[in-house]
Amino acid sequence: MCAQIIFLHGPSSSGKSTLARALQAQVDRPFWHVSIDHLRDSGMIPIHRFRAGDFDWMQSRERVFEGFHTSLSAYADAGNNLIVEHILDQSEWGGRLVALLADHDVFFVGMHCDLETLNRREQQRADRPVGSAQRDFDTVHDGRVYDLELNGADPVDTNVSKLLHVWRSGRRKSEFRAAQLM
Ligand SMILES: Nc1ncnc2c1ncn2[C@@H]1O[C@H](COP(=O)(O)OP(=O)(O)OP(=O)(O)O)[C@@H](O)[C@H]1O
Repeated sequence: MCAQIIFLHGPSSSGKSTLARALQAQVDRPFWHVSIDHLRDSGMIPIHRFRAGDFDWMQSRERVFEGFHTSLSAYADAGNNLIVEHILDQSEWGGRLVALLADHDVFFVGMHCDLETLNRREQQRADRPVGSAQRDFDTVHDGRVYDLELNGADPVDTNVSKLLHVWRSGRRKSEFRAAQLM
């Protein structure tokens, strides 16, 4: 069954979670909001033990993310619509997700945001390692091909309207669509 997937991609603090929550509240059908943050913050992943040094995060990281990526296709294969917010930290993760989600209608959204705003938000929220936004800002959009690009500094309602308008048009041109046509 073909599911609808709205994939928000951009640096830490660009506003992905905020937009995902607003979208989920306004869109006209049920969508799950899925993020690795939910696994981490719910305690599903024993992040405190990794942080305490009991376990080696670098040894586990790849299988944690491979599990997360394959879970997305399992949810979608069962017919669930997803709003995914994610940062493609490793270049190979993009290709992996393109393959895993090939049977679904993926709408890939690039979230941009100026560095000053990102840094200010990161400082205010104080729940991300300092420098996360700067690190992502430098590389996160390299080589990516999106269906839509948004400015995460714009009001969230403006971005919800823009996103839903283009998503509903059915126009797809991102790397997810290009791979399906090959
Ligand atoms: N459009 C907006 N206008 C004003 N503030 C915003 C907007 N979007 C997000 N914020 C604020 O910026 C901070 C980071 O937002 P959010 O958690 O949505 O970012 P994120 O991209 O999901 O970050 P991460 O990848 O680190 O989880 C929050 O404090 C949020 O309230």
